[in-house]
Amino acid sequence: METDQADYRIAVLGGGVMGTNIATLALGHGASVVLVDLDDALLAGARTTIRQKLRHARLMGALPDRPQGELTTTTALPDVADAAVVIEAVTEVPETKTKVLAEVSGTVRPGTTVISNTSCIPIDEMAEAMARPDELVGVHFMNPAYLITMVEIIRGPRTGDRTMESVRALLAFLGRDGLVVNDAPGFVINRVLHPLINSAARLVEEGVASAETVDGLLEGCLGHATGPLRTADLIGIDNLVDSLNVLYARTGEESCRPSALMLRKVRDGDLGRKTGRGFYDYGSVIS
Ligand SMILES: NC(=O)c1ccc[n+]([C@@H]2O[C@H](COP(=O)([O-])OP(=O)(O)OC[C@H]3O[C@@H](n4cnc5c(N)ncnc54)[C@H](O)[C@@H]3O)[C@@H](O)[C@H]2O)c1
Repeated sequence: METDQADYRIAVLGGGVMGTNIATLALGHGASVVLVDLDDALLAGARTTIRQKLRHARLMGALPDRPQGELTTTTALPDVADAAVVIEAVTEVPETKTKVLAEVSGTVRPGTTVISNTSCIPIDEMAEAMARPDELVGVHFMNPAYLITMVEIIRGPRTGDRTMESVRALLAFLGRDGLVVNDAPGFVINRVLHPLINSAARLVEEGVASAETVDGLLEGCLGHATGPLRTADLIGIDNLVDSLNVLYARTGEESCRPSALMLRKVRDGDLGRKTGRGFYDYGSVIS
């Protein structure tokens, strides 16, 4: 794949927490980005968030000394037709993802790499929806994608060699390192992290300790940079519940059944930083 920034065009589907993270990373490395979401209000919000995240990334010295890429926003999926790479970051609901991926696959040129940033859905399950299943690969960008340089790469059983090469070229362009894992529900990171967060929420629910104490112990004793419940607020508790539902449906493991406390927080709209309150109170929305 050609990685000349002048004509590196990346499509990002979904302008939420991760879509804006990934768009920031790509724009900050000089790629042009076409960002797709469902309506103009969501896209206007995403533009503001990306501006803030670009400022944050620059302040943290996380971007190279290159001209920033150009951002285009659209509600029309066919606008991704000439992208070199498509990165899907829509809601973690299998039916939503397969519908979007089927449409993308019918829109882009054959040979275009399609990346899913899914947290937990097996790549091969979604490859079923693709016109060319070998073009789908998982890249699990971390949050925030512009600060954390490591990513988890998921090679599905049908992911092609050419697709793997194009992912490596993309990650090199974006200054990311990747480790490749096999396909499975939740892969490595979230098969470990999500049950941990779920168990932490259950401890709070059972009154064993407050969120601050659970996080304080995992940070202070186990060296976690951010405790599990602060991490839950960063991720978004709605996304966590969706991801746990995907894991529970595919593994049957009790540790993956979303805790009553997290379900209650989703019902009450306390989704974490994105709504200003989750396990912690932030006073205002933090993007
Ligand atoms: N939040 C995290 O920390 C994190 C980290 C790694 C991976 N992920 C994964 O990234 C993906 C996105 O998660 P998120 O946290 O950004 O979710 P989010 O809810 O913040 O954003 C999802 C966005 O997708 C949009 N969307 C839904 N259907 C769409 C469609 N058909 N076409 C275009 N846009 C559509 C929504 O309007 C929304 O803006 C999920 O698969 C999630 O599991 C999340």
